Amino acid sequence: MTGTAPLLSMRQLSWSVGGMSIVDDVSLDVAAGEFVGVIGPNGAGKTSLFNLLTGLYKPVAGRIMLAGRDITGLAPHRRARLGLGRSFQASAIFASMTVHANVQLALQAAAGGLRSLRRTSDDRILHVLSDVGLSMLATRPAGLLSHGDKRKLEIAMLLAAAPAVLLLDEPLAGVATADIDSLTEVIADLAAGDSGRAVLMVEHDLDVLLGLSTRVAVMHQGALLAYGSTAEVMADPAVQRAYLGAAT
Ligand SMILES: Nc1ncnc2c1ncn2[C@@H]1O[C@H](COP(=O)(O)OP(=O)(O)OP(=O)(O)O)[C@@H](O)[C@H]1O
Repeated sequence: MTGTAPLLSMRQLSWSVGGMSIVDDVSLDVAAGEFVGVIGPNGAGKTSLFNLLTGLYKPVAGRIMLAGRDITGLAPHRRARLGLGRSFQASAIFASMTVHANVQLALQAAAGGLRSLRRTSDDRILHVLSDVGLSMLATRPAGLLSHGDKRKLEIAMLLAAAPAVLLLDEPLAGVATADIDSLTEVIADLAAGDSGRAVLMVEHDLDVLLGLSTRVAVMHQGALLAYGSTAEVMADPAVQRAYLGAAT
């Protein structure tokens, strides 16, 4: 990394439950424009790390900084307002409403509720729909979309809040093979160009994830085993032993 301060920074982040250490002393810096793949065997602590970042879990030790600000003690909605976005669950989509209306709702929620209703910009909705390739489906009820297109809609809803950091937890899970490529293209663009965004993504499909990532973080038994370029990480004997040799 250059002299620029990291967009997202974790320092000695730890979380345990019932005396069992789940996330163990993780320190990690992510710069704007980076796409970080987070990998590790089942139960390595990847989702727990995301839960710490979004504020669903409270760390037992350590700090989280977003754009230089300490967000460790902030509630999830305050982190979201400051630019930390996590992919919506499928249940956040209103099936009977159109694609356009779903993004409009997300935009209103991000802008602070109904009082902002009239100020909601249609341009912004069209823009995020175009970003995820759903412009042609704007008037379709969301419930009629394919699984892959629902994932794109979730991403559009996330983009409505103009996040600086995006956390994606297995966005390709359950998506039909035929839809994987176009969804992957949408995801690849999220940290690209001058977006100034950073993306962290957990994904079990290693081929896809390594193809997208500028750096890879490997977790094992709650700890950060390695963090570096795909080539560095994959050549690391400890990673090969702990992860690639393990059944996932
Ligand atoms: N709220 C919780 N209460 C108790 N145990 C938990 C909780 N959250 C996570 N764990 C445990 O922490 C460990 C790590 O889980 P986590 O879901 O973070 O792993 P993961 O790397 O995301 O795994 P996977 O790849 O299977 O999704 C698991 O043993 C899990 O059972």
